[in-house]
Amino acid sequence: MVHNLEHEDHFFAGRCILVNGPVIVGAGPSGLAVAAGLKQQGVPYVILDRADCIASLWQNRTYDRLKLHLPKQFCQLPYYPFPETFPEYPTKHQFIEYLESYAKRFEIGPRFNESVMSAKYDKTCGLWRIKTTMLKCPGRGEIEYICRWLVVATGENAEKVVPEFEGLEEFGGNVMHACDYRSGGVYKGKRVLVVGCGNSGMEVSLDLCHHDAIPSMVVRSSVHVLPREIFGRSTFELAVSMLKWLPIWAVDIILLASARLLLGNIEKHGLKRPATGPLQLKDSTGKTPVLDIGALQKIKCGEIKIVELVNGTKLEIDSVILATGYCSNVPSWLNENEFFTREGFPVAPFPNGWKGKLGLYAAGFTRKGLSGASLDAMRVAQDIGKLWKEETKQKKHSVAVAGLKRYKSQF
Ligand SMILES: Cc1cc2nc3c(=O)[nH]c(=O)nc-3n(C[C@H](O)[C@H](O)[C@H](O)COP(=O)(O)OP(=O)(O)OC[C@H]3O[C@@H](n4cnc5c(N)ncnc54)[C@H](O)[C@@H]3O)c2cc1C
Ligand SMILES: NC(=O)C1=CN([C@@H]2O[C@H](COP(=O)(O)OP(=O)(O)OC[C@H]3O[C@@H](n4cnc5c(N)ncnc54)[C@H](OP(=O)(O)O)[C@@H]3O)[C@@H](O)[C@H]2O)C=CC1
Ligand SMILES: O=C(O)C(=O)Cc1c[nH]c2ccccc12
Repeated sequence: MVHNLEHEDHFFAGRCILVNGPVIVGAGPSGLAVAAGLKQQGVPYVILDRADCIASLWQNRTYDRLKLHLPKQFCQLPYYPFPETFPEYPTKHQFIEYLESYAKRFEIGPRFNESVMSAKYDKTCGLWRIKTTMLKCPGRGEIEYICRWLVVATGENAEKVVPEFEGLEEFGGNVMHACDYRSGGVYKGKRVLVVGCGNSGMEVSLDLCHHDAIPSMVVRSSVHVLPREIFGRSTFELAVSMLKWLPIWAVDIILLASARLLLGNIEKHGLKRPATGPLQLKDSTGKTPVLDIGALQKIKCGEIKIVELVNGTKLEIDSVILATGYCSNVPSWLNENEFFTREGFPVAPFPNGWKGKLGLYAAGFTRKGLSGASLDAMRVAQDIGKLWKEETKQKKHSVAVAGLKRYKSQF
């Protein structure tokens, strides 16, 4: 029984909420951009996040010194540009400030502390059923949302990857994932093993150097390191311009030649390059090339040591930081096996991975950073807006027809 009409856009029925529009899961940049697009079209929605704030990846799971590593024009969300005063590479605090004002500007009010535990399409009623649990009171605060459209915006970095290592249990020191690292201040004079050499591993190692710690970085396989800028222009921006004229493999050759010229032979320092070029590798596997902001110099002068872990290696270390990456969590809660892979990414490659069947959508799984997320979000919001208007008009029409019939039957 519907006994409490809390808001004109969604009806409460006990612990069950009927949403007249989509439910968006995730209030990071992707979810916020979808919400803004819907707001502009007057489409009601509910946006849920397990955290207690917007953009929790940026607010709760990144280190202090982080800056965007792509130039600002590739990182802003749709409909609302960065302030002109922002530098070329905004700091994480500036980015968060921007996202907060974005949410305010489009009046986005997420329902926080609600973790989506399951979502499935109910064929009998043709609607999605999304169950959440209130993280602050697990077990007691369970809610079910029912809606026509479901937007998955939980991101490519939803969960940390924590590998198991032999000997880690006996290790008496501190072990943490890079998402819990804030600053190297507490590691002064300590020997720190950084596992992983992606952008996180490189930047954490560099931050450790800045705080007079002694970092060693584990390289398991291979990595592309590119300068962040080539002759004063952003490498990423150059690559985007070149891709308008040249095939991706040719752009990769140019990038690698420039990297060789500016950075020298990185293999000399123990950093093997993958056989596939940096952009092709990013597209096919999602592995992001390192855009160097100074770690390479520290590797060259030995302040960051490169180590290869082979069986039997013994290392004297005080702490371990696992910069071992992230994964999607979609398979853990979405009951669906057509649109998403087992790794939790849309099956269809970019730019076709935003729309599934039966009202299912995804934003932010393009492996193209924030600019890919923005593109997805605009497409999702426009498509849902169109459908929502058609269906609401239809409903209004059928209400009108029913009214007319009632009117006629009086005579
Ligand atoms: C350290 C770091 C730096 C980066 N820098 C850049 C950069 O400079 N430029 C760039 O273009 N990209 C960058 N990226 C890529 C990054 O993916 C995007 O910046 C961006 O955060 C993606 O937004 P999103 O909304 O898709 O995902 P997220 O920001 O991860 O947001 C997803 C949200 O979903 C919520 N959520 C997850 N699971 C559930 C659930 N089951 N129930 C409810 N809520 C849930 C999370 O709490 C989170 O708030 C960076 C990534 C990292 C990790
Ligand atoms: N300034 C910025 O804007 C920053 C951006 N980022 C972005 O965040 C995203 C995540 O980056 P990041 O956290 O670096 O993750 P990545 O997935 O890019 O890198 C993970 C690293 O950990 C290694 N690894 C994983 N498992 C193991 C294991 N069991 N043993 C040894 N090594 C292992 C990987 O090696 P292998 O290659 O062999 O699998 C790889 O070197 C990226 O998109 C990145 O660009 C991150 C930091 C800063
Ligand atoms: O920083 C990230 O994680 C990104 O995904 C940004 C990004 C998208 N495409 C790229 C290609 C080369 C370097 C960074 C990126």
